[in-house]
Amino acid sequence: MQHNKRHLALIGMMGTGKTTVGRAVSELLDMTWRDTDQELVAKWGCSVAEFFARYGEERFREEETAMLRTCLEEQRLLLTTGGGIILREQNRQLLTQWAYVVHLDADPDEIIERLRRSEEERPLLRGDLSARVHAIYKARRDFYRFADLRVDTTGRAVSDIAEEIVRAWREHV
Ligand SMILES: Nc1ncnc2c1ncn2[C@@H]1O[C@H](COP(=O)(O)OP(=O)(O)O)[C@@H](O)[C@H]1O
Ligand SMILES: O=C(O)C1=C[C@@H](OP(=O)(O)O)[C@@H](O)[C@H](O)C1
Ligand SMILES: [Mg+2]
Repeated sequence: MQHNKRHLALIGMMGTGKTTVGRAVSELLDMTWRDTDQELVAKWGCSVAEFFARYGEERFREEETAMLRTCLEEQRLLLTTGGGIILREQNRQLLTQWAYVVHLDADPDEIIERLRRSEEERPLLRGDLSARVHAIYKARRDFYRFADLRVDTTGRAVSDIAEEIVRAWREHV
């Protein structure tokens, strides 16, 4: 085990499959799984979209950082995150220090197709979905680079992606 990196964390743009792949990885590994968005929804009793509408993005980012800290204090987790968690340097440092970080990536056009079918409401994608995804992808691309491993999920099955992550994690620990 490489010093402090006891958690396995998935980061990546909205629609790259962090939550979906996280569920599959959790079935393959004997690890507790938490998703920062799902933890926040359970804490607030309302959806991410409702929280954004009521309190705005800045409050959401405060809550997200606090939830990240709470999760990282636990013994060992598989942690899936919201796509914007990497915007704060503090979060990037926390993840670097405490987790083996896997960046899920995908071609923006495939991300758009996946998100068109997704039932989850994503407040930052209101309006022209294609234009929003392309703009956010470009603006954030460099923030994901600190990851220990990048996995391109384009055209790949969830089970295949999950197996690659499990193999890499087993080499890490
Ligand atoms: N590898 C994949 N191939 C096809 N569809 C996928 C894949 N990964 C995720 N999806 C679909 O894309 C949508 C977004 O996935 P989700 O796990 O919510 O992404 P994220 O948590 O990164 O935003 C969901 O409808 C999910 O079923
Ligand atoms: O990229 C972002 O800023 C966000 C991504 C969402 O999570 P997913 O990446 O799981 O869709 C959710 O945290 C919120 O809508 C904001
Ligand atoms: Mg998610």
